[in-house]
Amino acid sequence: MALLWGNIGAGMASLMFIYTIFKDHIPRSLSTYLEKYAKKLVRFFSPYIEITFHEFNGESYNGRSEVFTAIQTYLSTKASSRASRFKAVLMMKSKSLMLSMDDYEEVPDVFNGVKVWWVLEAKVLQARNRGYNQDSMEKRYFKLSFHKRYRELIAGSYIDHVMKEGKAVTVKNRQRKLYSNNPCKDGYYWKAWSHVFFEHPATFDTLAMESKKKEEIMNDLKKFSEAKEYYAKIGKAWKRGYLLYGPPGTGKSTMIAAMANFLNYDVYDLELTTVKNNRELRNLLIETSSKSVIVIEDIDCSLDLTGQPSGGERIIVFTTNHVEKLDPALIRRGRMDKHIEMSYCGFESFKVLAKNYLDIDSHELFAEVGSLLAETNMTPADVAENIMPKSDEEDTESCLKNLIEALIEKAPKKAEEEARLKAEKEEKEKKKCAQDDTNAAGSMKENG
Ligand SMILES: Nc1ncnc2c1ncn2[C@@H]1O[C@H](COP(=O)(O)OP(=O)(O)OP(=O)(O)O)[C@@H](O)[C@H]1O
Ligand SMILES: [Mg+2]
Repeated sequence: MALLWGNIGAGMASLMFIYTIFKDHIPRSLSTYLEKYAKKLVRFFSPYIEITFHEFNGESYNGRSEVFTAIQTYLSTKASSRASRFKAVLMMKSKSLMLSMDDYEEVPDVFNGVKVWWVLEAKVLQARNRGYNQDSMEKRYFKLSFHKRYRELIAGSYIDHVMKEGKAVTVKNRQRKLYSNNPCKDGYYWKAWSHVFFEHPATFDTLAMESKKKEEIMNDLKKFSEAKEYYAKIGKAWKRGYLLYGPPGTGKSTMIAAMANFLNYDVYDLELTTVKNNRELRNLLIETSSKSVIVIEDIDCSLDLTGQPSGGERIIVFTTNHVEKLDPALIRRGRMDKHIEMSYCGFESFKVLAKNYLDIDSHELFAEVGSLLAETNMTPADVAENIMPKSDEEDTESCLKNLIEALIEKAPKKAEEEARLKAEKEEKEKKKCAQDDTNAAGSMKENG
């Protein structure tokens, strides 16, 4: 079969060669006719199939095909490693540069062991003569070639795969937004949310927290983001509520930024003090988009926060400094699926901060810092503030010494705080015992 195709190929090549030599001597109408039929002939004998995807087909509001865009994005991830000529394309929505294959550059791809080839081609169409303007127009398209044998695999799963991957890369590269509920005007209409670009550097790597706890949260988020089918199956809205609680400066807001960066979600910062009633709250939630983290900081209000935002893929994060004061109905699991305590800085968290701020993994003063942290309640925010170099003269050692000094100064306060808490607890128990005694005496009287 290969030999036969080889012979046909060689024959066709010879014909094309002869045709090229005599092309100039053949009348134009005849040459167009010959070219058309020669192409048909090649296609008839070729064991390969070609599919084209045009750039403009009127499919979207600006006429640009979404399929073409997804293919282009998908191929940009392949082209960087395989094609030798690139073209840098500025992605308008993400403001980032994307390397894309140059025109007529062939990019091979392999799917389930099957090889396919992509090439970006262009047809130049002569524009109609408009008097002063006689520009020609270029129509670009991607051409996908593969062996006939794999028609079903390619038309079925491969194209689907390209679309999915392409769209996922677009989501990853997009410029994310931080929304706040300050109404703003968009043309004639008022929009409930206004936004700025979301650019927060926090990641789980730089978050000061025990690694085991971090890992657990990351796994939880990942599982959520991949659970579309699961939520559909159980008939629940694809959302998950987190409650972050702990004293000021323990990293609740930092954690929210790390979560959004980890998932590549937008952030909606919902300021409840300006929301008048439940109806307004519902409307705000309805207008949030998918793939977002809705943040409600310092919850201590009477609004109904248990409503379900419409659609899917939303994380709702509540924060509070006083978990003990929250209405139990609000924090019931199911509404806030996961409770995360953000605590004072321990040694493991300190090591993350030392890496972030001083770029060190170890130091001879670490042992002293560790034992002082064990007996002192200092927030990661305060630890960060103390180890941050304040001038060019301050070296690593002096930064760590600043922290040690601050810890020594704070240490008695922890002892005082603990003594106060212990006294409060004892007082409560005493009162409870006294109350029990009174109740017991009362019921004896009634019975007797
Ligand atoms: N766990 C942490 N990991 C890394 N940096 C932290 C952490 N906690 C605090 N910080 C640092 O301290 C600053 C303040 O922390 P953050 O705003 O996240 O605290 P918070 O718990 O949200 O406080 P509040 O209750 O006052 O809102 C942050 O900008 C960050 O630099
Ligand atoms: Mg905060």
